[in-house]
Amino acid sequence: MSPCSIQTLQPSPQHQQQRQYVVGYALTSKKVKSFLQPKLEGLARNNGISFVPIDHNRPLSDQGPFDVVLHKMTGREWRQILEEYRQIHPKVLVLDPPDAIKRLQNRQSMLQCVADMNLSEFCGKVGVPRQLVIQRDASSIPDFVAKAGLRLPLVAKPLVNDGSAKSHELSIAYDRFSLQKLEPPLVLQEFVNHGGVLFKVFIVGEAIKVVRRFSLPNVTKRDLLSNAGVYRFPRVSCAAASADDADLDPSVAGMMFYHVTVFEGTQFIESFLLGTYSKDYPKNFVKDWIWENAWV
Ligand SMILES: Nc1ncnc2c1ncn2[C@@H]1O[C@H](COP(=O)(O)OP(=O)(O)OP(=O)(O)O)[C@@H](O)[C@H]1O
Ligand SMILES: O=P(O)(O)O[C@H]1[C@H](O)[C@H](O)[C@H](OP(=O)(O)O)[C@@H](OP(=O)(O)O)[C@@H]1O
Repeated sequence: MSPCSIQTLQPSPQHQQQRQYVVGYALTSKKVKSFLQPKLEGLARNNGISFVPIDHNRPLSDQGPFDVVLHKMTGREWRQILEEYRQIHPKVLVLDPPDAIKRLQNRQSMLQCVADMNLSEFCGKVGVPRQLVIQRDASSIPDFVAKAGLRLPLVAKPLVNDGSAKSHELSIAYDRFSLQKLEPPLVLQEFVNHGGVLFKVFIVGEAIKVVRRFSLPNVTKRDLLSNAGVYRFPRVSCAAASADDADLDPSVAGMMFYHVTVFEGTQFIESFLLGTYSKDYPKNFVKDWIWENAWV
């Protein structure tokens, strides 16, 4: 670590007059590790913002005072603690209040807002993969899939999307009968070939960040004929799978628009469709949109 580590940096004079904000956070240790990087804490400190861990062994109201509560916790008890805290401290900004994100923690309801969008096909179309929710009884999955007319292969995803490791345990199924091995409740989505590249869009207010990531490769008819069974696959499109600087075949370089964590989705979608969105990626990548996590 260089002698002038980020911790020794003093806020510059103009910052010293700055209003100080305190963010109380309730995150899993994994999330703290991935999110609260020293660089972020240093940048925040230089802008008058400090992050303070919330102690789950003490009443939340005895802690702080906080200007913002940042959390990524679930569970009835925590929801109740947070709701009671919000009643007592209405001026504290609680990010992701439980009721506001409930529909995002279900892989069916999170897509409903996109499926319901009636956006004109301007320079692309917006859609979601054809999918089927299986609440229980794995033995009847093959019949349900046949009746729904879903095309193989299928991507199987836990219905609950609460940020737990289990909620990211995805599988790909090459034949219907192997589907009986799956563990409901789950969503079965038709696999959409997209050239092995997808875009993730992160939006908070006016701030938009588009990143390109490697994804699952296309599944050919030959793959389908030569594969059978259900296979768990790892997390393929996380930060380490960046394709931003990859030299991609032009036919692939923007084929599919996929995973959107959008806090103000409709404006974002319309700006893309209307061609008014001025960002790095060529408009033509707005060719075949599949929305999985459009967080509106
Ligand atoms: N219907 C689909 N067709 C093709 N590929 C898909 C489909 N659904 C998911 N994938 C692939 O699986 C990856 C993970 O899917 P998804 O984003 O739904 O799960 P997740 O657990 O929320 O992912 P993340 O690890 O990015 O949070 C996607 O990045 C994509 O590569
Ligand atoms: O592409 P990245 O790695 O940023 O994907 C994120 C994803 O957008 C979500 O933020 C995940 O958070 P959860 O929904 O809480 O799981 C991140 O998962 P994490 O377990 O790595 O925090 C993904 O990395």
